[in-house]
Amino acid sequence: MASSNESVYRATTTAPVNIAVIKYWGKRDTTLNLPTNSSLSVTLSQRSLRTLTTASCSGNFPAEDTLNLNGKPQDIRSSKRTLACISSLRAHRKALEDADSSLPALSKFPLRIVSENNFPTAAGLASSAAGFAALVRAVADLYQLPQSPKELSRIARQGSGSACRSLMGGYVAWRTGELADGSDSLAEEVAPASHWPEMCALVLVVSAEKKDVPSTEGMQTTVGTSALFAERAQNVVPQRMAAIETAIRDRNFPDFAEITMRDSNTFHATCLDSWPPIFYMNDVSRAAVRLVHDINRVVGRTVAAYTFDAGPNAVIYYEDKDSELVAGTVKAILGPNTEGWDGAFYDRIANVTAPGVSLDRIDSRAVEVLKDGVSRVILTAVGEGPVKVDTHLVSETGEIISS
Ligand SMILES: Nc1ncnc2c1ncn2[C@@H]1O[C@H](COP(=O)(O)OP(=O)(O)OP(=O)(O)O)[C@@H](O)[C@H]1O
Ligand SMILES: C[C@@](O)(CCOP(=O)(O)OP(=O)(O)O)CC(=O)O
Repeated sequence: MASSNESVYRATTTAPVNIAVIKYWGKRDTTLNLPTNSSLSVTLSQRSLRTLTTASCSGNFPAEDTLNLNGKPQDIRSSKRTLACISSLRAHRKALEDADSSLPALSKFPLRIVSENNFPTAAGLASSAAGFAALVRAVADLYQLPQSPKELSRIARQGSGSACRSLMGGYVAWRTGELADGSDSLAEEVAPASHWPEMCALVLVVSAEKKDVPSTEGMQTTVGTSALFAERAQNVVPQRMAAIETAIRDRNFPDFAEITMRDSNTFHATCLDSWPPIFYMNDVSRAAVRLVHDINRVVGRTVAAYTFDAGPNAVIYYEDKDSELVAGTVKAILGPNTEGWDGAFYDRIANVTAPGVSLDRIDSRAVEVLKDGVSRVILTAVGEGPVKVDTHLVSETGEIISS
């Protein structure tokens, strides 16, 4: 039998992306990565978008920790965020080993972490959220840490703020917290996916290119230069957090939708109010905004909500019962051959053959701009948090394998 030094220890997890409906934008402490306002997101199903990460360690591995992402070795030493996550996790493992000398000394072994995203990295599809959540979950599993997802969110937050919300499924809040050391700045589940499983999301992929202004840099420009920003953080967001939690509790889609759209608009207003101004939305994004307002107007109730992160891609939330009105109309505009309609959630729109809303009731310029500008759609829905799996990306003897 291999000694504990020679053995390769492994744990593998998948983790989801999340798309905020109340946006995190601005840090009150850049070192600890503490936000200026609370935020709330919907975790999206891993049947569509997911990160798969294996954390492994062995006394036989060469001395340094390594991270391989999508088949390429990453320069881990220059990534303060990755180092911060790893060192917190290792400290927790060391505490376990100090308390129980029969445990193998995994905290002393170099880590070999291998990860794959099944969607473009750094293209506004929240890869950093799924990526850091998967990294933290996989290493915590490898180290058999007893900490809850809420406690682990403190660590994932240091990788990327939005990552702390990807450690849980369903509807997740990240509370800004009050303490200077950030120990109360944690994510928590507001409601599980099963509470409101009818929530669907349609992502309109406008650009899969790397974005112009990374979130971290963009939010600091906003904090430093926008007069609107303080109003948003201090007055607007606290009220919206309370209101959207009530809407989620009551499964009140019209309220959920209006708050979501208004918060996306306020966030992008603070970007425009930054100096120099930051533009994440483009003409295609604005056409998606027009489309959603037109659908809601023609239907006579709020059936769809848009939201945009730090990039031009639109995410449209709607309830399953309104798939025909929302996804059906978008499908009629883009055509059935656009990449993505046949994905994991195809069954939800399989019977939709006609546009839910007649296209001549939609702004014709918006229809043209969307037709030309949307390259791919991702049909998805609210989903669960990280899942432990056995499809390791590192072999029993320590070699990297691709999935
Ligand atoms: N699977 C992963 N494992 C570890 N780190 C990852 C993983 N995927 C992404 N990252 C990290 O996240 C970075 C990308 O984050 P970035 O915020 O630029 O893009 P994004 O998350 O796709 O976009 P956005 O946050 O605007 O939605 C990568 O350069 C890498 O450092
Ligand atoms: C617009 C957002 O998507 C911003 C996400 O920012 P990040 O979590 O990517 O920022 P860092 O903490 O600097 O890594 C809104 C959100 O997800 O809440």
